Amino acid sequence: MGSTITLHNVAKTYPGGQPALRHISLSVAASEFLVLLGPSGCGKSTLLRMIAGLETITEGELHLDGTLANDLDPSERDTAMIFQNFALYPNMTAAQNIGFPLAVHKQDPADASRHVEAAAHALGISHLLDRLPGRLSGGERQRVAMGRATVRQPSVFLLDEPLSSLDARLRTRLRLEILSTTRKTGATTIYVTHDQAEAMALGDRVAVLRDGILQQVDTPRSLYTLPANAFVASFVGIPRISLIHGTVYAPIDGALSLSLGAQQLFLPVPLSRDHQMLRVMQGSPLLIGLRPEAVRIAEPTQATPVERALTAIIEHVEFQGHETLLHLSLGGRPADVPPQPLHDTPKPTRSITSSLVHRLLHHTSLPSKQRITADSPVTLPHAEPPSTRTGELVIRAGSGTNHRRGQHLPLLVDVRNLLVFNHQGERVSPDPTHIPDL
Ligand SMILES: Nc1ncnc2c1ncn2[C@@H]1O[C@H](COP(=O)(O)OP(=O)(O)OP(=O)(O)O)[C@@H](O)[C@H]1O
Repeated sequence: MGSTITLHNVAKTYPGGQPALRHISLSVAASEFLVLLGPSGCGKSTLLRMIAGLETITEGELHLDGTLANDLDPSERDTAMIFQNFALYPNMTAAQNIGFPLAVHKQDPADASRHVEAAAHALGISHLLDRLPGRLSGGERQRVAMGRATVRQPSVFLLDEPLSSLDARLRTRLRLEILSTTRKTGATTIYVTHDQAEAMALGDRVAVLRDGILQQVDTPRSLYTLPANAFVASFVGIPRISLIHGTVYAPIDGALSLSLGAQQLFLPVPLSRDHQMLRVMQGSPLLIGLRPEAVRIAEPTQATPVERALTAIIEHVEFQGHETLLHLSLGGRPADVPPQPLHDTPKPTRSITSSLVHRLLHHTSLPSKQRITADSPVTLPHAEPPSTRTGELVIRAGSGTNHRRGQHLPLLVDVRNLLVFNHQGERVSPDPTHIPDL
């Protein structure tokens, strides 16, 4: 059975450096498979090495099975770590490498050799036991490293990008082997990767890190459908979510709409609870997130009650074999993921009175003849200038389709699948991560 791992407000600053990790609080259940996901340099390996005891903890507490472990020696933690380069001893055979942890713990040689053979058998490398690492392929070396990690049946497996040096096909196969090996032993596993597809395929839950700050810990499905912020939304999912600058228009006597620059999406009435929440974002700059599956190519006459029509121009056609990706221009502005707001910095808040004044000003600032209604095209105040970048929306088309650059396309957007973020990148719809001001 695996150990529980709990981090309370853990931070790490290397001597003379910037903080590598800030205020990490995280609980990993016994036997859970947790993936740490994030771009290079975000602190994944540092966190893993602190759990293994290979790096000191600057601040906060680490508990293994409920026991404070900050100052425990690595050998007292019952963890096994697998590194990116496998770190095998080059002068030892595969059998000696696998048996090394048993030799260190002075296990009886006959017992040790039985355990080595059992581990090798489980990993399908019994025929390689006499070979030196230099005469093994990358995949075989990875299996020897797994054998060395599993032979003592540790309570915790810590894997630091164990497959990143292998080719794509081998990676896909070995990640399933890793999953089945860790499941069989029941060990709690923390697996570091910067590959979102690997994270989604493996993790019971995935913890996303950015610049040393934990963004979200959730199941792969929740990360995809309810990302806490624009960074998580754009890190998870292929092709990447399209983020477009937008604004809410909520005239008192008209339909609520989202402007995407030159075009608008009127939200269906009666408004859903999530769309009602958008009313308070009136006038604020927003990022509208569209995943490819929220959009289909079809004429406005085919729209269901939850779909709204847009028109697009094809900027680029990307043939992928099983599908084609279309890069489209809607006449809006593509948005970048906003920079990391530091949670140490207090968030500026608006008082209720100033929020009311702000909203009233915005409601009354539209001259009545410019008020937006569902059926009349309008000129929007402060419309964003059109983008000069290549297409702000990426959607999928079947592999057999024959689309060309410059072609006009009718689109239907399922407005239930819109993801809306505020200018700091926090999700405001659906299900806001914070209740908006007011
Ligand atoms: N020994 C060290 N001394 C000083 N700074 C370090 C040390 N190790 C890592 N860092 C810094 O800490 C930060 C986090 O590094 P870390 O290796 O944990 O990131 P990572 O997410 O694992 O990156 P990668 O995916 O590239 O391995 C980086 O800014 C890195 O430069």
